[in-house]
Amino acid sequence: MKISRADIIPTVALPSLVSAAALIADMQYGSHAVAVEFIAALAAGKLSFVSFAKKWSPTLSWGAGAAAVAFTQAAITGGVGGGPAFYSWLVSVALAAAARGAYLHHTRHDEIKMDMEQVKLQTALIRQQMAHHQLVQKATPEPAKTGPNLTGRTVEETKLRTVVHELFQAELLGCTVERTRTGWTAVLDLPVNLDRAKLRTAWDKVASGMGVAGEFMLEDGALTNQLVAKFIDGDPLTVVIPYERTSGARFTDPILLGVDRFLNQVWLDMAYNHTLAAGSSKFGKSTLVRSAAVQLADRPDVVLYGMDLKPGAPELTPMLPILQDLATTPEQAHALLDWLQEELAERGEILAKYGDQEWDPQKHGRPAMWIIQDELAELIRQGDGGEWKKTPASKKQESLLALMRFAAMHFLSATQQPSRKVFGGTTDARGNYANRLSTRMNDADHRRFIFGNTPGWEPGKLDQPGKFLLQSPMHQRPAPYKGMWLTGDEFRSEVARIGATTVRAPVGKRLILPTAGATNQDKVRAALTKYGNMTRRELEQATTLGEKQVLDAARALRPEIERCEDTQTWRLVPVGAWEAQAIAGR
Ligand SMILES: Nc1ncnc2c1ncn2[C@@H]1O[C@H](COP(=O)(O)OP(=O)(O)OP(=O)(O)O)[C@@H](O)[C@H]1O
Repeated sequence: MKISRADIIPTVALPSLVSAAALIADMQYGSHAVAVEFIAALAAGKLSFVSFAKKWSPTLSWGAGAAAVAFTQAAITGGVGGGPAFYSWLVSVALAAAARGAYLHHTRHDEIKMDMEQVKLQTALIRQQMAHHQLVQKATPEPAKTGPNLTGRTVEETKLRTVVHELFQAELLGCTVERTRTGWTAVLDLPVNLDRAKLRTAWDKVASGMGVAGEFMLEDGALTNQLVAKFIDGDPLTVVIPYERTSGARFTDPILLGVDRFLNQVWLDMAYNHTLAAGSSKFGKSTLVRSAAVQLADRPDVVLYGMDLKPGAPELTPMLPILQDLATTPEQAHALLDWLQEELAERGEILAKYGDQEWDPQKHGRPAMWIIQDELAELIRQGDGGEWKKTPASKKQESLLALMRFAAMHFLSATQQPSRKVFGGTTDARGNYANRLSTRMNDADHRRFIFGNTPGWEPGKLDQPGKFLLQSPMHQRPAPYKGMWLTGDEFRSEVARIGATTVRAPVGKRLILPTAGATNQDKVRAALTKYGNMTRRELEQATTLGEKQVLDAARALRPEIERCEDTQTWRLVPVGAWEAQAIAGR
């Protein structure tokens, strides 16, 4: 605490003034003045005491205290006269100085307290500002890096970014990598200095730069600057794909063939298109045809016919329970082709009546139809020469192929030798068969006949049974697929299951193929064998015999056949499956 001039003047001057005033007042008023000074001193002292006790303002308290001292001194000065007045002045100076000092100290303490409060406030403010700064820093993203952004979220992304940067000095704008069951797929967003064509052309370099073992498939992305790279790790098609029963309810539902290299299912739309299955022996062609046939037979609006001219019809005989009829000789094959021609003409008339373009079994009343042909080359070899030279089977087949589709009548033809000769001299199969699939097949002419000259279609490269290539309106890429593996047991049990409920087409709307050198009895027996039980009228229609001929043949066949008077039908005896084979709706 420093003593300033401002402190000295009042401390010394005030007692001096008070002493002088007290002496003058005493000279003038004597003991009255002293009494007044004394009372004033008591009052000021009292006020000072109260204000200190009640913590009134320090100025008032100290001021009243000072007044009490001043009046006391005046009272003493006036009361004791000139001599001792000096001592009383001295005492009051000392008291004033002490009071002043105490006041200053007190005031000074308050100042310090205020200073400390201020410092505290300032510290709090600074802390708040620091917290605010930290928050702002956290919320603000890091400033963009200068250099290329090559660090991806996955190893593949980082590699792709790095290789693309090394090869093209370009930085991918985006690179989303997703795992698939057989590898991964990356969607690349290309920058302006790298277009899709450039990247496609140099993809081999990208692939070798990535150092991964497997195959890439490149596709255009949804945006013009996007390229999709699908990586297939190893060969996913080495696995066996078990047969899976499908639940198609209409002939237009696609059938399941197998899987692609991403193990996604591959479906084929067979309605209103013919299908050709080619392939060398022992590479799974028959398995594909069988699995297609059982799926088609399982639909209520489909009927199947068969044509297998190999000796003993080894491929299609096991399918008999799900076939309406099976042609195994050239005569039967011609009869079937002729009947198809008639059926086609009838369907054409029905469609014309309705004014419709395409056959719909639900609307037009007859089922969709597939004629399953095994080894087409045999049909041509046996059905084109001799007595059929003028009306060769290949010509009939060709004309039906061109016209039948709209009537929901389809061929599913299998061959080991797809060639011009087999198809009546046409240069390739593509005009006749919209769906073409092939298992392994080495012959270059055969390959061209099936898939044309477009590069990439190489059935010779298919290295395992069951793998196949497929070209159809929906399948335009030469990607290998793997067919479902339908074992012999599974095939037999599917045929038995479906065969037990296969509804035969109404007699007259289905064919009874001629039996070679047949007598009337043979014809009646063949009709009853194929169709279970029949009325006399139906037997006439089915065998193209007259009423008397049918009755004579039936009588001669007794007891091999018998008549059921309730239903007025004939049947073979004994026939365990008589009821099962009963023609629905009759
Ligand atoms: N989808 C498949 N998955 C695994 N193996 C299959 C598959 N299809 C066929 N195979 C194997 O190939 C063998 C031959 O199959 P399939 O009989 O279907 O061939 P193919 O080409 O029709 O022969 P062929 O013309 O002599 O009848 C089968 O016994 C089986 O071992």
